[in-house]
Amino acid sequence: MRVDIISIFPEYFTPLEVSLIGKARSRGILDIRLHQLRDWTHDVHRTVDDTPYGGGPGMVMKPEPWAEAIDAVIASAETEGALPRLVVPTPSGRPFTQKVALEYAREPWLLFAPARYEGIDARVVEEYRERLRVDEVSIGDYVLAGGEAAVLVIVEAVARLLPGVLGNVCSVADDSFAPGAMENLLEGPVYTKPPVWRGHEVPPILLSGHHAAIARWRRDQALRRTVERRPDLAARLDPATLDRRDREV
Ligand SMILES: Nc1cc(-c2ccc3ccn(Cc4ccc(CN5CCCCC5)cc4)c3c2)n[nH]1
Repeated sequence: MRVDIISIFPEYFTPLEVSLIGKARSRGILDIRLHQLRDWTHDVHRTVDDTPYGGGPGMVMKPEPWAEAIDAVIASAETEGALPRLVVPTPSGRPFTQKVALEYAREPWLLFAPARYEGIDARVVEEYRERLRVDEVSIGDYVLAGGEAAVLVIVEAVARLLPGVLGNVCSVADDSFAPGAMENLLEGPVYTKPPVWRGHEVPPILLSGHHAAIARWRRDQALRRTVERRPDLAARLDPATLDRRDREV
């Protein structure tokens, strides 16, 4: 997968050089390219923002530098044999969920446009919707200072789904929110050695070796946690699943 990121803070993406993603890049699974938006300005101050039409707080990012930067990146579409999916983080976007992460993990090329200030002139998205699949996505109902942190979140959530990135593939299938058995269920508690730590014992079932009973216990813990912490997800569960939890107490 090729990933291009255009930003006025390319140094924000240094974390993508370490750990799982760093390894995936060195193994050629991920090809991440960073671009400084200001390289597509033509004034001495390398200006990327201006005052908002209609008034209001803050500044808005000018359309010209973004369009020149995006055009430069997609110019290599010939060699890529396809155009990228343009992902624009914004508080007003569609929710970025595990389902969207799985969608993105199937894409050969993602182009991220993390903005700053109050966002990008809306005509940029308007312009590229004619040529690219454009997604305006939100990573949560809170307001960041810019889109860079959202890109780090999205790239990490997507990269771990790529074959060969995580050592143990089945752990992806057991993720919270992963389609199938765990969909709409939170992770339960996890434990490792020592068996007793500061007087806290590991639940004996986990040391029993009874794998079917352990699987049932884990699912019950996940159900309990989901009902307690995420009633919105619990509401989507099959009533039979919820009912089973009570019976197995
Ligand atoms: N999930 C999530 C993604 C983001 C995100 C993503 C990208 C950018 C780029 C800039 N910001 C900061 C920002 C954005 C919007 C406002 C609201 N403002 C009201 C007046 C009219 C204009 C808009 C304020 C500041 C960003 C924030 N935050 N949270």
